[in-house]
This record gives sequence, C-alpha cells and structure tokens, in this order.
Amino acid sequence: MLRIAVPNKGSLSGPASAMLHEAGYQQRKESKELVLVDPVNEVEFFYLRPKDIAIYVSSGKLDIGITGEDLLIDSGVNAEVILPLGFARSTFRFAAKPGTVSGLEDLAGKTIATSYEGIVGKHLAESGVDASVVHLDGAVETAIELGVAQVIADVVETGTSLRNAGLEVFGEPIMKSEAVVIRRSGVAAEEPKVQQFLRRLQGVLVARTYVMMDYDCRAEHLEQAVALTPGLESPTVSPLHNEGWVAVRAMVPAKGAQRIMDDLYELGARAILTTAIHACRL
Ligand SMILES: Nc1ncnc2c1ncn2[C@@H]1O[C@H](COP(=O)(O)OP(=O)(O)OP(=O)(O)O)[C@@H](O)[C@H]1O
Ligand SMILES: O=P(O)(O)OC[C@H]1O[C@H](OP(=O)(O)OP(=O)(O)O)[C@H](O)[C@@H]1O
Ligand SMILES: [Mg+2]
Repeated sequence: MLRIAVPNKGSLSGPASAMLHEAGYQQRKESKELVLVDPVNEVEFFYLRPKDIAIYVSSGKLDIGITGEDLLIDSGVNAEVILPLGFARSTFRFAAKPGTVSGLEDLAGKTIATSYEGIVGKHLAESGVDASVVHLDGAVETAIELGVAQVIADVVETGTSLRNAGLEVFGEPIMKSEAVVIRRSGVAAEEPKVQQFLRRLQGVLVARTYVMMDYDCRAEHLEQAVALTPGLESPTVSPLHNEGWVAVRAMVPAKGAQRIMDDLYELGARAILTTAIHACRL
C-alpha cells in the first residue's frame, strides 16, 4: 500500500484534499481523522502537520507527501520535489518598519523573528550576515510592534498582513514557494504505484488548465485555424457532411480560450464550443 502524507491544517490542507478527491482518492470526512485507508486505490493517507511532512518522508516511513516548497527547504532534510501542484503560491521575504532597514547589509546585529529559522539561517549564512534569529510559531508581523525583533522574515502572498502591521518588504525575495509532492532523495526510480499517483495528479492539473475546443471551419482556412489551436499532439480534423467544411477538436489553455474563439470567428470558423475537461491522462 502506498503511504502518503497530507497536510492536516493551514493553507495547504483544503486544496490538497480537494486535489486528491478530484484525482479519485477517498479523503477524510472530518478534520479529526489522522489516518485514512483507501482500499480501492491501495493508498493510506496520513494527515500530518505541514512542517513535519518532509521529516516523515525523508525518514522513508512514508513514500511521498504533499507540502510547501518553503517548508521542505526549511526542514533541511533529505527529500526532493517530484511534482509542483500550482496552489499555495507565496514568496518568502524580509520586512521591517519603513525606513529602518533597506537591504541585507543592514541586518548585521539585528534580531529577525520568523517561523522558518531553517530558511533564514541558510540565507544569512550564504550572504555572510551575522544576525540573531528568534523563533515564533505564527503571527510574526506583530513581533516588531512588541519589540521582540526589528525585522521579520515570513510568507507573503497578497501583502495584506504586512500592510495591516505597518511593515514593508525589503531586498529580493528569499524564495518562491508553492505546494509540491515530495519524496525521499536518491530513490532510483519511481515505483509503479507512485507513477500512477503522479499521473492522476498531473491529470487534475491538466483538467484545471485546459478546455476542449470544437469548431467548424472551411477547409481552405484549416492551416490558419490549426495554428491558433495546435492542441497537445495535434488537433483531430474530421470531414463535415457539407463539402469544403471540416470539424476541428483540440485542447487549448483555459486562460486564453476567449481570445482564441474571437480569432477563430474572425477567420470564419463557426459553432465554436468549449467544454470543461473533468479528468485526463496525458
Ligand atoms: N497566505 C498564504 N498564501 C499562500 N500560501 C500560504 C499562505 N500562508 C501560508 N502559505 C503556505 O502554506 C504553507 C505553510 O503551512 P502552514 O501550516 O504554516 O500554513 P498556514 O496557512 O500558515 O497555517 P497555520 O494557520 O497553521 O499557520 C507554506 O508552504 C506557505 O508558503
Ligand atoms: O500576504 P498575505 O496574503 O497577507 O498572506 C501572508 C500571511 O498568511 C500567513 O499567515 P497565517 O494566516 O497562516 O497566520 P500565521 O502567521 O499564524 O501562520 C503567513 O504567515 C502571513 O502572515
Ligand atoms: Mg501560517
């Protein structure tokens, strides 16, 4: 049975379970469940604190896990990313009261509050800066107001939390992060069960990013139309009963679909339809 770690709380938890459910796996019904066996798919899910997941996976006790890239780096353990999942996107940044710090060079001798000492310690060491780091479990934005630190290093998405605390970022982002699937480093080849799991999640990612587009166009416009909708391999083209017309079917990125429909219409294509893709294996 494949053993998989899933975040039990926080920003990663809901979207991770939703993605697994979309991929056809059974998920827990209530947040107090810590382990769930999905006998049909031969998978056992362990609902763990996001910060602990890389530790379990690197120990080899669990085969794979879903966590944040920043949490993986922070833990400093022997595990690696095998699939980015596109949600819980964030940056990790330094921030301070406006006008007090302008760059890394000002950090020497200062105290930095963070929940991610691994990332901060590594970054300071690489930059040759000697500063103190104080660990806080969360709400680190308040640490400056309360005099525990002069600088914080934290996850920033919209920047609302920083603005509310009267802080502003400085320097380059320390790292970018998103939810990822991880496994222990140095595993020679993915076992078939892991490969199947990854294919299912990739299928969800594709189904979320692409739509299916169908349209009819005159045969003499086909090459131009196909240039607009090249599909993944290449579009399916079928003859229509009306001579000189063809029906075309291709996957297109959902984001640009309306623009493509406009362009196809201009080209003379008609009956242009898009439909959602519910599941996919590339
Ligand atoms: N506001 C946010 N937007 C996007 N991603 C976020 C946000 N906050 C945290 N994350 C991501 O979630 C993961 C952090 O997990 P963590 O358990 O600390 O989540 P949390 O949402 O901060 O929950 P908690 O309330 O337990 O602190 C990291 O990968 C981090 O980048
Ligand atoms: O840039 P924003 O969109 O405001 O998002 C970033 C904030 O979200 C997270 O906090 P969370 O709500 O998880 O609280 P925490 O600090 O206790 O982890 C993170 O720690 C930041 O504080
Ligand atoms: Mg948090």
